[in-house]
Amino acid sequence: MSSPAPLNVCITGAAGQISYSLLPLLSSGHVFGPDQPLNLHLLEIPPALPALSGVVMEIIDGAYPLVKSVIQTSDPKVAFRGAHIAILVGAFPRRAGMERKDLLAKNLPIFKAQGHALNEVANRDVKVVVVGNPANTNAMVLSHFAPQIPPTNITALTRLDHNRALAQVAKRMDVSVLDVHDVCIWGNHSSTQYPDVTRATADGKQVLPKMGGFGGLAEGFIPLIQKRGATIIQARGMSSAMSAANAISDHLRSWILGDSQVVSMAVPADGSYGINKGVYFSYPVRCVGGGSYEIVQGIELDEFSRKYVEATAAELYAERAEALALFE
Ligand SMILES: NC(=O)c1ccc[n+]([C@@H]2O[C@H](COP(=O)([O-])OP(=O)(O)OC[C@H]3O[C@@H](n4cnc5c(N)ncnc54)[C@H](O)[C@@H]3O)[C@@H](O)[C@H]2O)c1
Ligand SMILES: O=C(O)C[C@H](O)C(=O)O
Repeated sequence: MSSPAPLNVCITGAAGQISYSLLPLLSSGHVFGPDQPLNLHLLEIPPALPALSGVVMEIIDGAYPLVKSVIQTSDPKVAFRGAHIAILVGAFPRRAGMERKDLLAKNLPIFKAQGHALNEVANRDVKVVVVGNPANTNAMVLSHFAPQIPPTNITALTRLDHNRALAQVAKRMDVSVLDVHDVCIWGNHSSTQYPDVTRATADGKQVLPKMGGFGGLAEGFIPLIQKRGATIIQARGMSSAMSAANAISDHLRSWILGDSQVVSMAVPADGSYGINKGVYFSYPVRCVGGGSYEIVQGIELDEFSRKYVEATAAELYAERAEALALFE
């Protein structure tokens, strides 16, 4: 049987630490399957091209049968040309003393330029996951400057938060992560996100009573997940990379190949659960395969959950307003 045509997979920030953990997962077939060949399109800024050439030597030395070609470039139009999948990791990192507004100002030109390039040269059905922070608002900016790409083909990563929540529930309930269901992340990939376990089950039993009820969630579990990224930065001196790469892999595998579980993805708000259009909002989604997903409907949000969902939505509306002011 002949193998399928290669997928063109573009990764930005390809010499960075997340990419270093992600490339082996992609190259070994863990993400798109053991029969799916790939052309890797790697984008970096010019000062990082020497480091990228070392990463490319390591990909070659990995002797991955699925990797058919590797492009290394600092030109977004070369990197995005014909892309079927775009993983946008490269972003300006937050430095000491920087406010969110400063981070938005630094990242806006990057996502504007990449939006233009995607719009011009990517495959019309390209599937995009934005990882670089502030991920939800970077996705909104990208979509604005890539009007030919359906906004629903652009997503932002909240699967890391979802996995963090799954792992903490499994640990507390003393079960396998495979036995935990109906966990989800609402809103922004930030410290206002709402990791929701109010309907979650472990081994078929409700987890809420065993996690201390609403009071226990508010004091323990929720802030732990909201601040996990910052806690890892404090411990490692660098942000999460291995777990972020694993989450990107999970996000893409669920999206492209389908998933029997409800997962979390930041997608364009469509009014579901009262969230205004115009922001990328993390919802529980069902990935039905073939690159399609649908926002899970019909969840009855209790008053406790509604308060958190509204707070994270308010943060995203404010980020959107700050970004729009910078468009002028
Ligand atoms: N959404 C999430 O769950 C999540 C999780 C972890 C990290 N992150 C974010 O991911 C981003 C990358 O993290 P990292 O640890 O790999 O950082 P890193 O600094 O190790 O790597 C980032 C790379 O991006 C490159 N880069 C910068 N601007 C670029 C541009 N315009 N085009 C192409 N490449 C560019 C840099 O040269 C660098 O090599 C950060 O913004 C981080 O906060 C998000
Ligand atoms: O929290 C951060 O700034 C890094 C990253 O987004 C994470 O969640 O680990």
